[in-house]
Amino acid sequence: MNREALISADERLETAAEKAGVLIEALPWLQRFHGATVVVKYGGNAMVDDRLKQAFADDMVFLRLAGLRPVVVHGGGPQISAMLGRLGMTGEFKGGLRVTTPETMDVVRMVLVGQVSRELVGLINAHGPYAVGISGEDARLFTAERKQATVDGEPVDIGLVGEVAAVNPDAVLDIVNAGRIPVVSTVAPDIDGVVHNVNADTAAGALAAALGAEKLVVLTDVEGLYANWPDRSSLIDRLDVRRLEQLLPGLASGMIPKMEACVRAIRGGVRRAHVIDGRIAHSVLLEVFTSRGIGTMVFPETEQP
Ligand SMILES: Nc1ncnc2c1ncn2[C@@H]1O[C@H](COP(=O)(O)OP(=O)(O)O)[C@@H](O)[C@H]1O
Ligand SMILES: CC(=O)N[C@@H](CCC(=O)OP(=O)(O)O)C(=O)O
Repeated sequence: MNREALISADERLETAAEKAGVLIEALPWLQRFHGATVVVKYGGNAMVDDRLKQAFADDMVFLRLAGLRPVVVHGGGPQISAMLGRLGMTGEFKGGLRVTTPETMDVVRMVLVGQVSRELVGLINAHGPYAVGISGEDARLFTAERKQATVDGEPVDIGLVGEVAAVNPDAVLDIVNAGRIPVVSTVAPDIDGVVHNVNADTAAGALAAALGAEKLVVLTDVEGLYANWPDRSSLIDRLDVRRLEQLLPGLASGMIPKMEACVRAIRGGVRRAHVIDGRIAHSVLLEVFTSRGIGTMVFPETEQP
């Protein structure tokens, strides 16, 4: 064999060894998470292009076929803002939450249930009959309670915005137990049937706790939680829930509901909550199936991972 043929044979072996290495690294995680419920929150800011959205959908099917039980909770803040703009309506956020008038609520519901959910369901179902869309209004999944925002320590009225007062996860479990992937939109009626806009992070945290999930994974458009935002050298790799609670009052904008959701999930019995960069294709697989993981991991204060 000439020298070039030998080099390319060596290179082929190296590439094959690398690929096998990646697969075998997943083995302990496949074993550990077999049958585990993983709630994945897909934020609107991480739905930036079609390639990323398809990669996300592929990951959900991969999780399901690898023996996990994925539950998707989707956001859509930028998509709602775009539609409000197209309709000539303005939007405003206070304390990381959208000020929601009854007119805004119509648009929120239309975009989340009628647009974002439909698109994700379609992308997942390109692989087979897996995804089923469901909203907080279906089978009493969520009951909302009107929520106020906190701005400079003061409570502020922000309209039809809901906190999750109760979760009835039965309908989600029906879908999961049938081997399918629920795709949850976060609009929810209050006890009188008035529909509220629930932040998707908030809903994901509450649902993860109600399902007794193994993990909550929140995809966003930054690498994770920064101790001194926007100082990019201050990324927090891991922290326990008590330290996170101490950091909460100092957090800004969209990170508030995200980290509150992680606290709620961990306090509610979820083993791990992760905030990861949804701009990286297949970031969920990297988080679940590699030893290093990515992003910021929150764990119970009683444990050292
Ligand atoms: N401490 C922090 N660490 C990371 N991001 C932060 C922090 N404080 C505020 N942010 C902001 O929060 C944003 C993520 O929240 P949000 O825009 O609501 O995203 P999503 O649509 O994924 O829910 C980041 O893009 C960043 O601008
Ligand atoms: C009350 C509130 O703020 N609701 C959010 C619901 C969508 C959401 O949470 O979307 P992201 O995850 O993409 O931010 C909103 O109206 O934008």
